[in-house]
Amino acid sequence: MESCRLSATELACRRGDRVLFRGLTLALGGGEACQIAGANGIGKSSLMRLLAGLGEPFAGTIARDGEVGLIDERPALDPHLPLGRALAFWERFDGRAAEAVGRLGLAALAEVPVRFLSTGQKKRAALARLIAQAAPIWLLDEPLNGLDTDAVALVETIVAEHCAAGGLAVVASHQAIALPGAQRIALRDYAA
Ligand SMILES: Nc1ncnc2c1ncn2[C@@H]1O[C@H](COP(=O)(O)OP(=O)(O)OP(=O)(O)O)[C@@H](O)[C@H]1O
Repeated sequence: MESCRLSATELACRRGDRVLFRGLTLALGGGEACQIAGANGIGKSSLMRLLAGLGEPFAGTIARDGEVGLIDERPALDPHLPLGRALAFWERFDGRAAEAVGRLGLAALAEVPVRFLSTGQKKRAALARLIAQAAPIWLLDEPLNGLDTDAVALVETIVAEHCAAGGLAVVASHQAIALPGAQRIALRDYAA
């Protein structure tokens, strides 16, 4: 995997007229992971969007070296297409098929329109595409939402494999997630 790096320095985030957090600094290189923890509404998704480059920080800087793969609550899969074709759409960009479909328990769902998939199945489908994307920087916003116990363990394994292969991962979750050796940032410590 190509080398990667992600850092944020003295980051502050404003949504509307509220500053959600300030003074947040983090630095991750290949092989490293970080969990962003915090209650509903504290700003985890807002932070992930900043790290992904989808918004401008109110203050501070972000440095990114490597392609970003983002998972959030909206899977980037056409809701009207059968799952197999929705995943195939990305093949031409990713240069590879979503081979993790079987591992993620999606093999029997190829003909089912994405909009009919359950919450957990949609999350699994987003993970299948993320793996095929092969981006070194993973930004996972609440990746465990809707997943059963086995799938939670699978996500933990997949993130560990990604880091072992030289990738890095930032995981925002209000749920416990086992990421051995990961940094942990409690967002309330940076509340403005
Ligand atoms: N576009 C916006 N304009 C104004 N306020 C916003 C906007 N988007 C989000 N917010 C507010 O920013 C705060 C943080 O939202 P965010 O989605 O980042 O929280 P979160 O920690 O991810 O929450 P959850 O755990 O519920 O997903 C919330 O109070 C939300 O209402």
